[in-house]
Amino acid sequence: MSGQEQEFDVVVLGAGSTGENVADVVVRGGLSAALVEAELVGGECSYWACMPSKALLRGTEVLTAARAVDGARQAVTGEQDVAATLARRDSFTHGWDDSSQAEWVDGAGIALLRGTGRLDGERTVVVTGTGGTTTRLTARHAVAVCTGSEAAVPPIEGLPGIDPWTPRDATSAKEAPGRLLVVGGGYVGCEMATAWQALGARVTLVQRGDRLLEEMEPEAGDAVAAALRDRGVDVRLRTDVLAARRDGGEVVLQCTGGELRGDEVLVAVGRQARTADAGLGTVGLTPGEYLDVDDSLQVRGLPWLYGVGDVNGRRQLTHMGKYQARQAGAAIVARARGEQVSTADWSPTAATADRRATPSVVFTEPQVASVGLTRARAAKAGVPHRVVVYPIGSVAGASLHADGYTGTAVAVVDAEREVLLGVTFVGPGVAELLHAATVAVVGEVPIARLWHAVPAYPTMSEIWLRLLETYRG
Ligand SMILES: Cc1cc2nc3c(=O)[nH]c(=O)nc-3n(C[C@H](O)[C@H](O)[C@H](O)COP(=O)(O)OP(=O)(O)OC[C@H]3O[C@@H](n4cnc5c(N)ncnc54)[C@H](O)[C@@H]3O)c2cc1C
Ligand SMILES: NC(=O)c1ccc[n+]([C@@H]2O[C@H](COP(=O)([O-])OP(=O)(O)OC[C@H]3O[C@@H](n4cnc5c(N)ncnc54)[C@H](O)[C@@H]3O)[C@@H](O)[C@H]2O)c1
Repeated sequence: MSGQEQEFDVVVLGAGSTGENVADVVVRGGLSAALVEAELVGGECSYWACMPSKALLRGTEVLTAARAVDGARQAVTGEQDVAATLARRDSFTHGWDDSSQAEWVDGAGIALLRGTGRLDGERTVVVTGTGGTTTRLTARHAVAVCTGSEAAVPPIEGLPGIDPWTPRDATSAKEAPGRLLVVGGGYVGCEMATAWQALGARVTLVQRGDRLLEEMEPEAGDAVAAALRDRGVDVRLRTDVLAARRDGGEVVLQCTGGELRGDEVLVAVGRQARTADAGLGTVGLTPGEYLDVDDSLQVRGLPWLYGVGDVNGRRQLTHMGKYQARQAGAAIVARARGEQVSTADWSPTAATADRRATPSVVFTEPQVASVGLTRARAAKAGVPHRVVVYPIGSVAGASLHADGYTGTAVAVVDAEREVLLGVTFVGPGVAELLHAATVAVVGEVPIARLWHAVPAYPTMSEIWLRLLETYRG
């Protein structure tokens, strides 16, 4: 046991994509920073989430795209190589070795401390390293908690006892299970059902609600459910899992509507804050809860403490955690210099896009790319709005992209201000259409001006013109 003490301007707890960026921004702003990590530098996104899941999906996407173009289709004579797909996935996780990311941290002038960090009163973090060594860190200006989230465990009788797959298992598995049961029809459930069905598993997807991807426009969940069924996935909507057990080598889910049997079960029903063991109790907060923060990511009532990324529950996406890191980092630097920090919408120290313009892509086949408000959210917020829907397949660029292209664009327009509140694209290859929509929503570009943003012919972006024409009527 050693009892080292060190002082930094800023202490960042958790070196996921969010924590790395908070530390980088404050160091670039002239402050010193310590970054504390209990597992792998890079966090969920690099090793168990975005990167491995998208690597698993990419080969299937390429094959689907080739098979959708006559002339190319004839060249696709074999099946997807599962071993090569898994090996490519492993190359993206560097075999779950974080040395290259640790090198980046070092090169960025950030002090990396390996171990579990826990708050221990105001501006203090105690790091317990392997072997029980402890280091007490004091932060002159701020502590940023960036400890992320972990899979939520639903209260299903018998579930903990059957050792279900978490999203971590689904993204790092070394082989396809014969039969995979997936509980939860959100981002993870839909993406992993797509991936593992393509890699040889027979997948059953169980969703409690009426639709998959229920927070999105209904066109999204309906299209993804239809495509999954086409690929052989057994999609069960309005189905509750009542109990789980193992029967020999099989997992058995007792559901409304009958029993399901499989070789593995993936539970993907959302996330919970990773704050149970971060010392929250020592500063008057409740362990296990999300951190309640303002738009500068400052924890309400504790001006020296910030909660950034998944841990605040605002938006659980890598790019939004990194955006929050930029805004929070700027706020920390400004406050350290004694400057006033604005949390007004769109200021350099406010994470306004969390509320107004969050982009996301679900990498299923078809893809779902969305930003801003859905029609349901606009209605809930009481914003007078008009909804414009257009089939993407009618656009020349889409018909060239894939034979028989099927997709839908949905735009939600503020009926009084005539600016876009939100846009959703559903269809193959729509991910790259999204940033134009994000710029239009964030910039609050008037519809009258959007007419001057002329899409090149023949690209899928011509969908913009069709949406404008439909809006004009
Ligand atoms: C299967 C899956 C796929 C996803 N795909 C996408 C995608 O394609 N695109 C996208 O934008 N988002 C995706 N996400 C969401 C994305 O992974 C998260 O939003 C992102 O990883 C959050 O980053 P973070 O840094 O806030 O948290 P994390 O990545 O969870 O990092 C937190 C870090 O803190 C460390 N830590 C925790 N407690 C302590 C402690 N007490 N002391 C020291 N260290 C600690 C952890 O070990 C971890 O490294 C996906 C999520 C899942 C589950
Ligand atoms: N491509 C991406 O950007 C991407 C990919 C994966 C995950 N993520 C992030 O990770 C988060 C977590 O993903 P997730 O899929 O775990 O959560 P989610 O919130 O997206 O979806 C969970 C789904 O599970 C359903 N559900 C809840 N309890 C259930 C039960 N007992 N039985 C059956 N269904 C049940 C819910 O109705 C919901 O549809 C996402 O919200 C997203 O922020 C992003």
